[in-house]
Parts: sequence; structure tokens; C-alpha cells
Amino acid sequence: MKPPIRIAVTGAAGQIGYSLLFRIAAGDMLGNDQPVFLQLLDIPRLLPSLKGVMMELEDCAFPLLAGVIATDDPNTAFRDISIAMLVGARPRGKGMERKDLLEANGAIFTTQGRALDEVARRDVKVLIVGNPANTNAYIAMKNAPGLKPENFSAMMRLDHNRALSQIAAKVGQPVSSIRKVIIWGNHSATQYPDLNHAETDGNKISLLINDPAWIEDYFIPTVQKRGAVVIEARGSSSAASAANAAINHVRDWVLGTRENDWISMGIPSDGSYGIPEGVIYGYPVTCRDGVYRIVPDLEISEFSQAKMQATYGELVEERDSVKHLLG
Ligand SMILES: NC(=O)C1=CN([C@@H]2O[C@H](COP(=O)(O)OP(=O)(O)OC[C@H]3O[C@@H](n4cnc5c(N)ncnc54)[C@H](O)[C@@H]3O)[C@@H](O)[C@H]2O)C=CC1
Ligand SMILES: O=C([O-])CC(=O)C(=O)O
Repeated sequence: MKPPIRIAVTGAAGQIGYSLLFRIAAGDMLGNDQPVFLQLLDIPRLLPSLKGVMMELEDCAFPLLAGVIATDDPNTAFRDISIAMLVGARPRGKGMERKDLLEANGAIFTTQGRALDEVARRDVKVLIVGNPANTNAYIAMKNAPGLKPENFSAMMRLDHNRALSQIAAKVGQPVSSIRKVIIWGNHSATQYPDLNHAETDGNKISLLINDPAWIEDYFIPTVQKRGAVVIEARGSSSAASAANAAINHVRDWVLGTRENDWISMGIPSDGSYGIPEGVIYGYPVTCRDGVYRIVPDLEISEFSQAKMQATYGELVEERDSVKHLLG
């Protein structure tokens, strides 16, 4: 048996938490030979409810679940962890944009960035889910100077999965056959879902579809606005699909992406594709041996370039509005 990996999940008493914890404990994230130790964080008022979740985890008798703790102290939750899934934050309601949450949520990530810096393993992989995810990830990263910037990521994977499903339905092919989709930029309505490089069984999706109006007027806005449409329908924001995306993100980062494909991750920009350093930006990446690498040398059309710069502009605005939180 491998030694257990310690994983922190924040907002563990929330709706994403309820979909996430059981799948991690079942082995969906790190594999069915990898024991896990869960370190759950929520606010003091939610600890009684979190106790109930812990009872349910216990009642599943998961063979891979080596232990669980629950706490309201980030320094306890993050001690010796290899993976941090920072979900805990307020969700938006109907009619709000995700950046409207910056004021309520931004400060959470200063405290948690500092705690990661103090007590997490130096190779900790951090995924920020709480919105606005990219700028919250930037805040956490800036408050953890002792950790490498490449340890921090924001979730673009739900957008990526939404794009895969829309394309699969359009071309009438199984979702598993769709490869090389990209979500550039911010996890917000300015994100740029790009299918110019996408393929199914080696065929270019854009040629198969051969309908620029469908791409511009249906595909791109549908993916951009899907979160809001789910909120309208459900009355609360996506939870099971968000938990699924978080599992996909961490699994691929740790265990590697599949051959001849890539995923979208929000990561520190490094100048690639004309995006200057200083934001957490959605890029296409491949992962191997626990390390991600931006897919190089993609041809970018003028249309794409403009969309990529627009979503970058929004990230700069968000960053400038939280200067006081950047450590
Ligand atoms: N990046 C993405 O693709 C997605 C992000 N989200 C975001 O994920 C976040 C969580 O969503 P839900 O689980 O639906 O919300 P929820 O309201 O059901 O749960 C949030 C939990 O976080 C806890 N929390 C609040 N402040 C905390 C703190 N300082 N430390 C630890 N826990 C704290 C709350 O007490 C609550 O239990 C929201 O910000 C939402 O917008 C949701 C879907 C997709
Ligand atoms: O839309 C929201 O507020 C929740 C979210 O991030 C998503 O579903 O993509």
C-alpha cells in the first residue's frame, strides 16, 4: 500500500464539497491504489454540518480513506498537504458576475495563501475553485512567497468540459473523441473558448462544422455563459459538474494528460501567446510527472488574438482592484 496523500478541501460543508469529497475518497482523483487523508476546512458556523459529512464519509467505509479531520483553522487544514482544493468562498446569485464576488471572497485567499506558505509541503499543488477563481488564485500566490508560482492554478476545466460536450453534440461524435479544445483567459464571461485546433479522430472540428456563425453566435457564448444559465435553472450554481471538473484538473496534473491531447488550466502567465506575466490565465497545457507545460507554437488568428487580449484586460482590471490584498 502507498502512503496516504494529504489533501485539503476548503468550503467542505458547501455544495461542491458534498459532491467532491466522496469521489476523492473513492479514488476517482488519484487512482484506486492511492490512499488519501482528507483535511477539511470550513467556517466555525458550519463545523456541526461538516461533522455530519464526516459521519457519511465514515459510513461509506472507503478502503482508500486513511483519515479525515475537520477544522476552522487554515494552518491545521493545510499542514503537510500535497494538494489544496480551495473551494470555500461565496457563490454568485442570479444577475451577478463572478467578479462581483471579489470584495466578499478576495480576503479569504490572503489568509489561505499565507497559511499554505507556512505549513503546506513545498511541492503542494493548489487548485482555486472559489470565484473569481483566477484572481483569487493570484491573491493566494502573491501571499505565499515561499512557494513556487507554478504550484498555483485556477479552474478552467469546467469550461473546457462544457466546450467538449457542446462540440461532441454538434458533430455527433463521442465526447472522448474530441481533443485539443482550449479555454483561454479568465473563468468569466470574457473567457475565449477556442476550437480552431480541436480534432475528432484526426479531423479538424472547424472544417467538419464549417459554420463560423455557429461558432461565433452559439458555441462561444453558450460556453461563456453556461454558469449563469445553470444558476437561472437550478437557483444555485453548478456543483456536481464543478466537483467533477476539479477532480479532472487535479487528476491530470498529478497523473498526466492523455496522449495527443491537452487540457485548459489557469496558470501564471509567462509571456506566452502575448499575455504578459502578472495574471492567472487559462492556457492549453500538457502534464507529465506532476508538471504542466504550456502547449507551444499554436497558430493564433486575428479573431482569436483579439478575444485573448480582451479576457486578459479583464484580469488586469480585477488584479488592479485587489492591489491591497497582494501581500
Ligand atoms: N471555478 C469554477 O469553475 C467554479 C467555481 N465555483 C465557485 O466555488 C465556490 C463554492 O461554491 P459552492 O460550493 O456552490 O458554495 P456553497 O456556498 O455551497 O459553499 C461554500 C462553502 O465555503 C465555506 N466558506 C466560506 N468562507 C470560507 C473560508 N474563509 N474558509 C473556508 N470555508 C469557507 C462556506 O461556509 C460554505 O460551506 C463559489 O465561489 C462558486 O462561485 C462554482 C462552480 C464552478
Ligand atoms: O457561474 C458561477 O458562478 C459558478 C461557476 O463558476 C460556473 O458554473 O462556471
